[in-house]
This record gives sequence, C-alpha cells and structure tokens, in this order.
Amino acid sequence: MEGRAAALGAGTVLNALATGTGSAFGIDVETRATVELDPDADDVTGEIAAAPTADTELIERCVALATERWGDGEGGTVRTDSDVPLAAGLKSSSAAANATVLATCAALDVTVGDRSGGVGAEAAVDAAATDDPDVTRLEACRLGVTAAREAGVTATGAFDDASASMLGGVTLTDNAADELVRRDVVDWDVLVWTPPERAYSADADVARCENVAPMADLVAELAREGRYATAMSVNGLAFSAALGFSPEPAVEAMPHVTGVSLSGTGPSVVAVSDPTDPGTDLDRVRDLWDDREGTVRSTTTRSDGARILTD
Ligand SMILES: Nc1ncnc2c1ncn2[C@@H]1O[C@H](COP(=O)(O)OP(=O)(O)OP(=O)(O)O)[C@@H](O)[C@H]1O
Ligand SMILES: O=C(O)C1=C[C@@H](O)[C@@H](O)[C@H](O)C1
Repeated sequence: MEGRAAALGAGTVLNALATGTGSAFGIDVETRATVELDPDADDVTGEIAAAPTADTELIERCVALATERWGDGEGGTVRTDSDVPLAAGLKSSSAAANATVLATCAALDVTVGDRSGGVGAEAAVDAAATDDPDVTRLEACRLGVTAAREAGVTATGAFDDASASMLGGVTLTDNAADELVRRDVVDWDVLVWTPPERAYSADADVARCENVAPMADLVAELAREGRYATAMSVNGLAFSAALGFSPEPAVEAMPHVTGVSLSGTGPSVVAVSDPTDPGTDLDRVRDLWDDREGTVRSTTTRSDGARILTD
C-alpha cells in the first residue's frame, strides 16, 4: 500500500492573521510525499528529506487523520522531499500537508478529483471536474488544515494557503470557516527572494497583525474585485510593517512589477508580472535582489494544483 503525490508552494495576496480572510496563489515549486501504509502498524513515522531535525508531526497527523477517515486507521511511514524552503513564507506546511493527504488517499486506493455540482466559489473549481471521485481535493485540503491546527503549525488554519496549494490559481478564503470565497486563474511570471533566515507561522505576532486590520479589509476588498496584484502590494506594505520586516525589497521592485509583497509570515518577498502589463521587468528586479543575501528564484504561477503521482 504505497502512494505518492505532489502539491504546490504559494505566494501571498492577503495575510489572514489580521482578520481571518486570506488570499494566496499557487506557484511552480513543489513538495512531494511518499506514504507507505501497514495495516499491522499503529503509529505513523515521518521523515523530511534534507531536514532530519525538522518537526514531522504535521505529516504524521495528515496520514493518521486520512486513514481514520477513509481507511481502517492504518499506520505506516511518510517521507517528504521539497523544493519549497521550510518556514520561509512560501507555504511549505500547506504543500507538505496536501501532498501527504493525497499520497495517503493513493495508498488507500481512494480516488481524488473535483466533483461537479458545487455552489458559489466551489463551482469554479468544479468547472474542471472530470470524474466522480471518492474524495474531492477540497475535502482532502480541509483534512490537511485540521492536521495543521492539531500540529500547532498555523495561526488561522491557513485555508487560504492550503486551497491555493491544492487547487492552483488564486484563492480568497474565510479561514475561520475554511470556506472558499473566490477562485481565479492567473498567468503571471513570478520572482521570489528568500533570505537565509526562517520565520515559523506559529511564532508570528498575531496581535501586531490585528492592528493593521483596516488595511487587511482594504486588501480583501481589492481581492474580491479580482484586483489581486494591487491587493498584494498593499498587503506587503502593511504586513512588513506589522511583522517587522523591511519594506525595502518590495519598494525597490514596485516600479517594475504588477504586484509585490512579503509572502506569508516572511521572510520571502514575491513579485509578479502580468505579461499583459507593459511596464513590468522582472529581470530588473532580479538584478536588484541578486545584491541581497539569500536566493532569488524565477518561476510562474500554476493553475492545476496538487496531484497524485502515478509513475
Ligand atoms: N517538507 C515538509 N515536510 C514535512 N513537514 C513540513 C515540510 N515543510 C514544512 N513542514 C512543517 O511545517 C512547519 C513550518 O510551517 P510554517 O507555517 O511555519 O511554514 P510555511 O508554511 O513555509 O510558512 P508561511 O505560512 O509563512 O508560508 C515545519 O515546522 C514542519 O512541521
Ligand atoms: O498560519 C496561518 O494561519 C497563516 C500563515 C501565513 O502563511 C499567512 O499568509 C496565512 O494567511 C495564514
């Protein structure tokens, strides 16, 4: 009983720590999970490639909750390997949880897809429905969010990040209710600067973020209108200030991009360029960010989301 799956990292449009409303978009950076189930095992043992001392509780909870829900409570092993740097603001926890839940479904021979007949924002996802699965990707995503809450790696549950990682595209969510408010496909070039330090979401100063709630409401309004890139730039200025990160990398990028923001609870900064936006130049931003400590990575948005791996 083995299953493998991959899920996306993501960038931030709106950080949910101020109001519980959040927004994020999937990017072409993946985390893969391999799950082996053993009907005779009671426990789940996790391993994170290239990070032997990192906390494996999240992925172990994901397997345990998935086998309780869709299997017979099997134990086993789970191993992740990732191109998403851990605790850098690029939704490593959401990608790990989504990949692990889908890999567990694959190991259980439970089919996963997007069921037709959804309502509201979920109907937009259903537009891509091709089959009648046992489990929808949104159900799998919500299970990963429950595991993240139980493992204590999140402030709000981060359904915004998790839905962007699972479905791709850009999502706007209510994290208090784990509800999808809106989803759209975006087609952007993306530049990511990741400084060497790490910032765990569980350690973020939520009270400081709540101080900028009026700005978060404004960002949410822009996102509801589909003005995601503008929303993102406003978010970046507000949450860099609230969380104590320099706004300088975003400010120097701003004349050359469609949108730029501190991502998640930092420290990465993500800039996007809409190819139909004539004034943008991510190469120029790369020249500026290359002078900074850390790594600069070029990528793109993804609209397909997480998937079970079959080869
Ligand atoms: N590849 C992975 N495999 C297993 N667990 C992971 C992996 N990546 C992250 N995690 C879990 O997620 C925790 C980090 O979560 P955190 O929310 O702080 O990071 P993040 O999701 O990258 O940040 P942000 O929400 O700001 O984007 C780690 O301590 C670990 O428990
Ligand atoms: O832990 C959380 O609840 C979150 C962490 C960050 O990624 C935020 O960007 C997200 O909106 C919520």
